[in-house]
Amino acid sequence: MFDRSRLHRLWQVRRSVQLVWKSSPKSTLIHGGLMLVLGLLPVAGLYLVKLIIDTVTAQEAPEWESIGGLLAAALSIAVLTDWLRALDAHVSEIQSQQVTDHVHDLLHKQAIRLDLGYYENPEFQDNLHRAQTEAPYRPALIIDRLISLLQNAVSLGAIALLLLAFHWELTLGLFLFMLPILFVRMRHARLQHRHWQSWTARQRQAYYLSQLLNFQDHAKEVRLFGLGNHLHQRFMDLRKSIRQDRLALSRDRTKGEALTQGCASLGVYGALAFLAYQTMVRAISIGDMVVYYQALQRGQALLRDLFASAAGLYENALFLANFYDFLLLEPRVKEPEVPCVIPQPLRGEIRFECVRFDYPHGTRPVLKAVDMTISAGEKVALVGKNGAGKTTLVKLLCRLYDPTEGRITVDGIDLRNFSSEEWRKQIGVVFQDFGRYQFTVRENIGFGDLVARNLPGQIEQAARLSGADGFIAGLPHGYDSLLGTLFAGGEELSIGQWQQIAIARAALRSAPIIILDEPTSALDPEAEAQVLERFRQIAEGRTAILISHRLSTVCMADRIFVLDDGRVCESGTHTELLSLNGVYAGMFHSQARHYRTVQE
Ligand SMILES: Nc1ncnc2c1ncn2[C@@H]1O[C@H](COP(=O)(O)OP(=O)(O)OP(=O)(O)O)[C@@H](O)[C@H]1O
Repeated sequence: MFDRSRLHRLWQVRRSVQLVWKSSPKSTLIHGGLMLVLGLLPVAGLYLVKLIIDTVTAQEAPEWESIGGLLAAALSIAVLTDWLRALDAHVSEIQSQQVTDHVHDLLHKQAIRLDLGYYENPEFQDNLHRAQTEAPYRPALIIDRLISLLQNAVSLGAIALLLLAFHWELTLGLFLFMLPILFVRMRHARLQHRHWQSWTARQRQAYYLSQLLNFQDHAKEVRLFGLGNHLHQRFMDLRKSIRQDRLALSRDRTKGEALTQGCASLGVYGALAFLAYQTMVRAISIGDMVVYYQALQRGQALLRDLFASAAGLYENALFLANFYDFLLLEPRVKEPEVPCVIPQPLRGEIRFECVRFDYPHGTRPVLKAVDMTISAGEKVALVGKNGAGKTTLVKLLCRLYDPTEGRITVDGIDLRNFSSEEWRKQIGVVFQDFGRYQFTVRENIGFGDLVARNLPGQIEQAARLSGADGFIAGLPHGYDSLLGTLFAGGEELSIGQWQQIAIARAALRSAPIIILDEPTSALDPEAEAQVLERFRQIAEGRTAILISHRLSTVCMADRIFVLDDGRVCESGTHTELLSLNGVYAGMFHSQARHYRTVQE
């Protein structure tokens, strides 16, 4: 029956060949050439052995000179084989390094292209893990298998000619005795791939547990709550279940191999018995017997290698399926065919029109119908309970997702009409979970704008705006101090100081829209007051959105939007919202009550 999936796997072999060829044409060519020569040399060696034996046994008193030349030729072939093998190992290393780098290049480019939604999906994470672990080395293996398939086929062809000329039934019989090996290996490749698919989730969990135990991020809590042994036990349980599966598979393979190899040995020794008989009845010479037997043995080894190459080819094609699937994924945030040019200067009027949003794997809408207009240059604050959807709203504005329904416009143009990359250049954001890059201070701030970072004084100016300049001056190498504890010589900062670096990063970008999501949550009151003072400065001439739970912080905004139940339920100035006596007033009074209680 026509099997589409097998055809698909053949297609993957072709893609792998193209991929390897593209990444390393020269070394692939040399590697292929060497493998072919290495495939032919053993046959030449074998033929010389036959000549030597025939010479030795044919003459009454053979002259040493008559076999000296043959011995020298056999020695040369053996030495040449060793040299070429060593050279081939080196070329193969070059090729595999080039392929690995090329695959990493493809993986990273695709990872950058895909949107955030994918990364929040466990199934995608499983596929990504499979692609990352298998793809860097499997395409080169496919080439290896293909070449050795070819090499073995050439050697085998030459030996088969020799054997077929002698006794074709014997040759066919030997082949049939070997055939089960191919079936067992193909079956094992299929089973291994199927099991591997089911291991991925457990492997990722085990890796995560290992990270919890080994990485700095959780080191405090793991010790404080005494989680070490508990997490370690969970890790060991997972490893045990994976190990048991692997061993079951290995047992299955061992049984199959034992049976099929036994069958193959039966074939070879049956053939030896036949050769011995033929020699005893003088149907063939002793030289013939030695050469045919050697040819049979070598033929058997070559056939075994040929089957191993075929099964390996099949296995690698199966394992690469995930990688090619990963490369075929299309971002869900679609780019317009002809993107609108972003108006320059962008005024920065933002409008949410009846925006509904459900996370791709969420169970309920996070935003139900958000209508909100932020005028150009306005400084607004967004408040609401935990989980009200404030950060989600910002993610939509940054086009990390597109709304499920409704639209978001800037200066009257739907965001979906812009190239998302160009659009994001118009926004400077500090998220709650901002990045803490284990690089220098200069790089940490410079990541905010890869062009502006090279202009003199820009990084220092951004640091002044965020208030980070004070502690940076106290660091041993100032702006060139390495941050974090991951690499030698790094300086660890407090969370609040990291937050100031993140604000400087956003300030460096001269974007017309600036968004600060909980920018002062980790700052001490003095630093918070300074940041807020500077917020107006940073936001000068830009549209600014500030998200905060500290209502003392948001009251300085031109307008406050209150999010509740997936909608904007109130908006106005601090005073207007207080007099409304609604959700905002309730939140404000409960915070004020808390401070009063603390004072008393
Ligand atoms: N990646 C995600 N997938 C599915 N649901 C999500 C995802 N991120 C957030 N949510 C859900 O969306 C809702 C809104 O989250 P969001 O982070 O926008 O709230 P928030 O108002 O910023 O909260 P907070 O004040 O605690 O920061 C939450 O109920 C959360 O569980």
